[in-house]
Amino acid sequence: MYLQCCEEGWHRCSVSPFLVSLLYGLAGDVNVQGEEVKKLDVLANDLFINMLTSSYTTCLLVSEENKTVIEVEKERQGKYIVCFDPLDGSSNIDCLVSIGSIFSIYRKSSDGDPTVNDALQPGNTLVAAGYALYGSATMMVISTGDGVNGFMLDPSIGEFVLTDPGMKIKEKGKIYSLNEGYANLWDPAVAEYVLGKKAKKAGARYIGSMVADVHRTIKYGGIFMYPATADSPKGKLRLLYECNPMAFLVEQAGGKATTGKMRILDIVPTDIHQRTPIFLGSAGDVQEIIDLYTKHNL
Ligand SMILES: O=P(O)(O)OC[C@H]1O[C@](O)(COP(=O)(O)O)[C@@H](O)[C@@H]1O
Ligand SMILES: [Mg+2]
Ligand SMILES: [Mg+2]
Repeated sequence: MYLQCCEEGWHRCSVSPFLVSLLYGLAGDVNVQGEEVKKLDVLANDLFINMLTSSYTTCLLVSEENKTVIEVEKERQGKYIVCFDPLDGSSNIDCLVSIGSIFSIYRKSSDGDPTVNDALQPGNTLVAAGYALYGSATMMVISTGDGVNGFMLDPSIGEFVLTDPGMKIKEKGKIYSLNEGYANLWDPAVAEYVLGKKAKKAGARYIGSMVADVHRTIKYGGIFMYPATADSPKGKLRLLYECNPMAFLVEQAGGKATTGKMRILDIVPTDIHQRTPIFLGSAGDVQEIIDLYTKHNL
């Protein structure tokens, strides 16, 4: 049963819950990361792969949901490599909290057939990156290395309209964002940093969808953190399709992105699914955590 609004007002319709069952819940698989895959993860991944392989512009794809790289068939190959998180924030799907998609684009670095090494380029060679956020509106935020632009979907015309040209992050913000449930597992630099934020009565916000937490950080300023913890020394977020694209966008908007010890975009990847701790956002806020890593000699 569902409610439908018509000229006479709301009434109940007896339709099969087919659509709802198609979009929500578990797909029944566990992905390469050992995480439960949701139906929307699978649907989004299939859409990304189909669109990218039929665009004639890509030769190699890296997806969060696929264990190995996907080589595009020869006749359809182009010169770009795309790394993507087809659906970010999967744990928020069933409770209808904002989720999104994240991608980064590299140019093929060698002649001949594409190999996994073409996907293992540091973020400082990216040609473009972006995300789509499915929130109170649908928005695409993109950079091709010359600033950041935001486009809102206008459903009445089915087009993305440039609403946020030249997005810039404030030098300092008033919000800090991380999962405080892991406080007992933080290193001393993160623990001291968060204590300092509380002492200054900074606002705490954490959505649990990186794409939404980063978008808020770009719009309002502040810092987003997913640090290492005692049981996950590399943190949780993946370099190729979460950290690099977001670091690229944040830097292009005038902010900073670091592991605490080095610039995210300078990490040379060795594995397509490798993880890294990350701190990104307002340059002044991120510099404070870098200073604490130096102080604690970490
Ligand atoms: O629940 P935690 O440990 O705070 O993790 C939240 C993080 O996990 C993620 O959901 C991981 O991304 P996926 O949903 O694509 O696996 C991020 O979006 C988010 O920042
Ligand atoms: Mg993700
Ligand atoms: Mg995902």
